[in-house]
Amino acid sequence: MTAVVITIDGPSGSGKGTIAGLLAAKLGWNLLDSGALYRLLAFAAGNHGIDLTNEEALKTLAAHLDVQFIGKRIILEGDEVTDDIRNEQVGAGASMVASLPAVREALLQRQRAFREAPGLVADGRDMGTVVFPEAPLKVYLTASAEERARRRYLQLKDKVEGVSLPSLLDEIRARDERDMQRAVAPLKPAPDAIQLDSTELSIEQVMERILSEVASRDLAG
Ligand SMILES: Nc1ncnc2c1ncn2[C@@H]1O[C@H](COP(=O)(O)OP(=O)(O)OP(=O)(O)O)[C@@H](O)[C@H]1O
Ligand SMILES: Nc1ccn([C@H]2C[C@H](O)[C@@H](COP(=O)(O)O)O2)c(=O)n1
Repeated sequence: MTAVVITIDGPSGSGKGTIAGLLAAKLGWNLLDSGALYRLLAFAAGNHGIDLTNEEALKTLAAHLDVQFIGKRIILEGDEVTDDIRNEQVGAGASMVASLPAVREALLQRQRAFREAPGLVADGRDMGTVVFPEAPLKVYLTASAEERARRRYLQLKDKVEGVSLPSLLDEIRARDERDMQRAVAPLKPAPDAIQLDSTELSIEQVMERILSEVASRDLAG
């Protein structure tokens, strides 16, 4: 029997990663942070001097990406990069490489391989529309761009020097535009997704809503 998948898609800063991590821990399931793969590819491209528009070279790099996920640690080509891939610059690079069809194709099987018993919580942009279209519970998590920028600002202000709310808002809007307008696997809700706007909800309230959907579908086993 194949493992059950719950997908959580949505724009940057909507809380996907936080909620997916909490949900996977609560259910005792595996976790796929698909954005990390695109971030790793953009980061590795920088290390290898590959231009972020060079689709052929990026496709080859994606197919051979030497990456290990060890708990919360991410090792790329032997070096720990867990924190290095989390800044907005790498996020913007990830969004650029993610617009290339050959890159998406090269990463597809790698993402599907995360589907293992007892279950998988997968977060990203196209988890419910392309990677796991048969998932029995799909969540599309949003929040206003202003709220997402505010959350990101709170997350970064003590860690990154010179971080500014207006520039974070600009970056979030630019990334939304690129992720939603690209030709291949654009960010959009799957037709059967549950849409949740978390602008006015706490993390606990979002979790409560999703857990009630899990219970009503009897997915937790
Ligand atoms: N409902 C919420 N209320 C308040 N803060 C939240 C909520 N959800 C998430 N956050 C906070 O917002 C920040 C961004 O959340 P998170 O990294 O999970 O977003 P994301 O959608 O995974 O972003 P990205 O796609 O860029 O990785 C974190 O600091 C997180 O704690
Ligand atoms: N399934 C996915 C996941 C991510 N991306 C791209 C688009 C994002 O802007 C970028 C970084 O993702 P994040 O870590 O911020 O979730 O990667 C995608 O196209 N498809």
